[in-house]
Amino acid sequence: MTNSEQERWSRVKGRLRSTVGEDVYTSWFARMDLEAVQDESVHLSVPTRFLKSWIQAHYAERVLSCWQAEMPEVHRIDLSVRTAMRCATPAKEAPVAVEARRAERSDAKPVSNEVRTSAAASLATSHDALGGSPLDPRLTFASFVVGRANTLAHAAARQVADGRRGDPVMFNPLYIHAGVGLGKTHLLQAVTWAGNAGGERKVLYLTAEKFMYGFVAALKSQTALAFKEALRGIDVLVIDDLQFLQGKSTQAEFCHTLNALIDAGRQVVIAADRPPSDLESLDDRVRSRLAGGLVVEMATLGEDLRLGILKSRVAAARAHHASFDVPEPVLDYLARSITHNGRDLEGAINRLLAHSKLNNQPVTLDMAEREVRDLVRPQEPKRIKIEDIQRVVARQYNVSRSDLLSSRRTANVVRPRQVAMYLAKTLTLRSLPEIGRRFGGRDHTTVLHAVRKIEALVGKDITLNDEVESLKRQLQD
Ligand SMILES: Nc1ncnc2c1ncn2[C@@H]1O[C@H](COP(=O)(O)OP(=O)(O)OP(=O)(O)O)[C@@H](O)[C@H]1O
Repeated sequence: MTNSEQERWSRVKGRLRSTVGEDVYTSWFARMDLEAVQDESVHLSVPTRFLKSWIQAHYAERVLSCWQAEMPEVHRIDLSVRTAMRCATPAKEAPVAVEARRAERSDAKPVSNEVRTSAAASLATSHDALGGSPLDPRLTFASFVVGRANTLAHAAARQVADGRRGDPVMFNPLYIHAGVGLGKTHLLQAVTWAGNAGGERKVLYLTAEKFMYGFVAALKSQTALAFKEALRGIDVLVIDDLQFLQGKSTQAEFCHTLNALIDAGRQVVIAADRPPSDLESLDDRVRSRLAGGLVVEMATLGEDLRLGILKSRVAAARAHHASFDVPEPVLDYLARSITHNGRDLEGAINRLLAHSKLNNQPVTLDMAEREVRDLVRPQEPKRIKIEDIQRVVARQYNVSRSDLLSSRRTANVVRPRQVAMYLAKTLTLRSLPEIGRRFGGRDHTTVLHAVRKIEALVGKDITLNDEVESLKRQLQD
């Protein structure tokens, strides 16, 4: 892709982001990549079939018009699924999980490349036979870089992966949540590779989308019972991208499967882009079951971690391109400037590799600055959660969070509750009904009343205005 195409793509993404809003953009478009622009067509890709059909059904026109605003000659958007391309890569790279496990044993002997390749291939085949989603051989514990943002999630995942059949299950489900591109899929696939490597347990990795398709397909072919039994016959069920689980009957089935597995002492590992309490479309029972195990957040990647990931990417690239080198100052620059997510870091190294190979030039700081310009994004405003608002408001007014959610109507509780609802409306993208639900199941008209009331009061009441401003600062810092 040329620099001008990249810049144009960044502008199109900016347009999309402002047309659909931050939340919708993050849910549906953050993982959309530009593949090519040819004549009147733009080729985009997304990682799952589900995203593809959702975007086509709901946002096709908008994506097209954002492109047309930049390139009027574009008349067609082609959307493809990237997973297939990514996973079609033969398992050429070292299946490091197998290697790492063997190395941990004291009698381990060096493992040849062919042995490693065939071991990974056979693991992948048996995983496929269980009906699992495709696994990427690169996403193992050995290539996962641990830092402050993910220490706990990594330790919990490692514990699950190293467990043996019959071991007591320590936290169930293990629920990992993080923003886009912060390593959830990497960690979940690492658990699957490592868990299956011992050969003793069956670990099944499914995207929520695959779970839905599997269930719908089983219902259609009237083999739903067999599907449920197969699911319940595994030792560890790993479900990725749970926020995409849609539909009442699939959710009910998911809930049964979850209960059956947990009650039978089988481990469940889940990843999503938000905590269980924010999975608005799931019913309360599922949410509380999800929250009942260990919920771990992976924070945004710190600079050290970003540097570690970049170094590990360069080392992986050098295994195939021995002459490829990225000088320390360039790595430092990338780690400092590409702050957003792991996918952008990977993209940056791929670009430097492509550029230096195609032009036969060493990587320099100048070149890096040019190549990754569009990945260096201005710091985005912090995403504020309703729980944070409730916590900060409760602290400021010396009431408890449950007071805010309760039906108490004494003045010392009513005003803080209204302030909290007002902040929820102004600082988050949540709708009035959603806010109402999060404040003890109140009606949206109550929220609207609170918002209007505080809006009117801050114009007249200086003390209240100062309090609200101070709360905003605390939340935004
Ligand atoms: N700690 C890490 N160590 C090594 N690589 C990482 C780490 N965190 C993220 N990455 C890399 O960043 C990229 C994106 O990570 P991944 O796909 O796991 O993100 P995700 O959280 O599942 O994102 P999404 O919400 O889009 O599904 C991958 O190439 C992954 O290998």
